[in-house]
Amino acid sequence: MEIERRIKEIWDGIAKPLDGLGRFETIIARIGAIEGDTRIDISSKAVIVLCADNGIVEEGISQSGQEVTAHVAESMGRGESSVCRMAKAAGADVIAVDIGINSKISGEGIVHRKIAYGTKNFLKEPAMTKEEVLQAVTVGIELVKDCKKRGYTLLATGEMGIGNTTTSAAVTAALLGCPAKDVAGRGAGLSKEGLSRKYEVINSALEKYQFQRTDTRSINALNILAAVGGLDIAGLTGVFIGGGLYRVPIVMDGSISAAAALAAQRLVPGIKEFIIPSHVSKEPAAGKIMQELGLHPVIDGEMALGEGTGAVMMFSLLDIALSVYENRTGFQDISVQQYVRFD
Ligand SMILES: O=C(O)c1ccc[n+]([C@@H]2O[C@H](COP(=O)([O-])O)[C@@H](O)[C@H]2O)c1
Ligand SMILES: Cc1cc2nc[nH]c2cc1C
Repeated sequence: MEIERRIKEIWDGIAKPLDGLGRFETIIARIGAIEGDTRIDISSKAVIVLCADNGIVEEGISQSGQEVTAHVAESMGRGESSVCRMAKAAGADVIAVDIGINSKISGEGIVHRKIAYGTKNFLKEPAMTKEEVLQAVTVGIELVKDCKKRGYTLLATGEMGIGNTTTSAAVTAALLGCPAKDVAGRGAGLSKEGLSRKYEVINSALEKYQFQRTDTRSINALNILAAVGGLDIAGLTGVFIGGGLYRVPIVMDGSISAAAALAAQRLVPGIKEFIIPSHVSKEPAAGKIMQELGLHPVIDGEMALGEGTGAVMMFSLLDIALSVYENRTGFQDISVQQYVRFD
């Protein structure tokens, strides 16, 4: 808090209207507080992209088949997917991880941390065992530990997994105690009929696992992840926890990352203080989670791409905001009296 206050004082000494850079000022202050220094270091950035398959896809809740997960992951490994193009432009690395793709992944550029060949169809049985959830959370924590050791100072979350807008919506609905229609959207481009089916599938699962309660906080988030989550979401939950453990700010991407952030906050209250919001996804779950966590993303671009693309966009915005903070032009430099704060 003391560091955040000092950073805010530095912002106020820069020749500009008070709070002129709005939430960017508070976000930079928060990054400083996490790093424990008024000198901010976000020079070394990476997006951790967890790739996994979801058994629920057999229920017709996605326009794509499961094999697409592997194809996109391999393209990511070759540096060719959307997030790779954006990361190159932003001067960041992409760490593509196979945490649960349902086929053998070949090729360079993929980190192999496979826990299972996809999850189970959660309408028939729980998606994962508790053990698998804990393994995935541990993988996420270890990835952050590794990144910290390698000198990264700012990380972001991303994922790739056909069907994961259904799993993340189900996790969100269970954690917030709301029906499917409040959180589920068209994902990677689902038809109107497909969306109705998606609602049905999620609502049936909420009933099956008795997650239709008003006192949702009494349900252990690990049980929710095991029943209706995915290996990517569980892994990302670990990434957020790792951010707190190793004091690395974690920039959160879209609706799937947001579901993981909410699960992390339920498991480790206070972990949200280490999370930097980026954009609000087109999926309805995203806005609801931001509200619940009290986070205010700066990009509202109706993006629905995943892979960490919104978070990587935020990397560049943070670099731009930081350039004003680092190369301070003070009021004294332009012979103007510093503004007084009237509140
Ligand atoms: O980040 C988001 O909010 C987001 C919104 C819509 C789609 N996606 C991406 O699209 C895929 C999931 O879409 P779906 O329709 O198969 O559930 C998955 O690979 C995600 O990365 C991601
Ligand atoms: C091609 C494609 C790329 C993606 N990246 C993230 N989700 C995706 C879904 C599809 C279908």
